[in-house]
Amino acid sequence: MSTTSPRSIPNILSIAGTDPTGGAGIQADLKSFAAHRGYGMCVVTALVAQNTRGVREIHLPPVSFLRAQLDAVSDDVALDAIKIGMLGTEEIITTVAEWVDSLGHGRHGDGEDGDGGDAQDDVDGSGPVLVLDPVMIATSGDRLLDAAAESALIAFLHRADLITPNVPELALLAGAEPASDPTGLISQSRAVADEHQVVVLAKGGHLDDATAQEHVVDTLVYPQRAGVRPAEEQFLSPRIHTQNTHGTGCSVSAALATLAARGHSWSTALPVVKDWMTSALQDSERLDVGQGHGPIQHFAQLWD
Ligand SMILES: Nc1ncnc2c1ncn2[C@@H]1O[C@H](COP(=O)(O)OP(=O)(O)OP(=O)(O)O)[C@@H](O)[C@H]1O
Ligand SMILES: Cc1ncc(CO)c(N)n1
Repeated sequence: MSTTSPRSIPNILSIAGTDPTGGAGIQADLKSFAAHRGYGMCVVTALVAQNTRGVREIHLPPVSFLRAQLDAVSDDVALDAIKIGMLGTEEIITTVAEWVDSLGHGRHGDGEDGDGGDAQDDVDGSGPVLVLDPVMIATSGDRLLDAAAESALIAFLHRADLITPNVPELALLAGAEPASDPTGLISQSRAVADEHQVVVLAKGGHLDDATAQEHVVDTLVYPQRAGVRPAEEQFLSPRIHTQNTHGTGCSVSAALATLAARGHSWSTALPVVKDWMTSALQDSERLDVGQGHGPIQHFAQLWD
């Protein structure tokens, strides 16, 4: 495992939509970066009128202004990691893709050196680490990506080092029905990982199989490459029985981006992030925010 940045506090950029109630999107990402000791920055793709009960309206600023925001950051700040969340439209996806390509990003953590070792041991790459949370559907069930954008998002996947779909998002990416258990999640992840040559973290928060009342299973699936052993790793944590799950996905991908920028591999970062998520979900009961799916308490481990 190598450190990707000489900076003791890495610079992490979120490219995502907003949540004015602070639980998801950019607001969640910034809290998650800070909770994991990163310096957080953000570029807004979409202004979303939403709360803990659902999405009401979405306003998309012109893509020329999105590109201006992206350039303003990258012209001035050396980036260690980028976390991409809600993109919204095909035009937005193309704009972000062109900007990412202009950075000369080389991928991390997928075994590109072809040394025949475990894929998860390799984290070297060039440019910032890129984590893509393929946000398509909110916890409330509302769609956050228009249908025309789905194929553009699929074409974007190969640029990422890690993608973090939930159960319905993985099904959309794999062109299948939503998986009902961890085995189904692994086989859909394997298809997506191999086709797009990207590491997949399949999040099991939405599963409802026999063990799902007790545990949440998240699985890392590494792409099959010449000379590199394909690998899958499962990570269990206790299921916390709470309504306050708004923004868990955003927060996890932001946390992983920060830890990767601090030199973690995906397999060393994920247990740290899952322990943190367990305490953030447990401590969410101390918050009193909204009447629907409330936010997690990002700073549970700091505010004991
Ligand atoms: N009730 C829970 N108890 C423990 N961990 C959970 C729970 N719900 C979600 N998680 C964890 O949070 C992360 C996000 O999982 P989930 O599958 O819910 O993603 P998501 O649907 O993208 O989230 P969201 O759309 O709410 O932001 C995963 O790492 C998962 O293990
Ligand atoms: C802006 C935004 N991104 C992601 C999600 C998914 O939780 C959400 N509700 N809102």
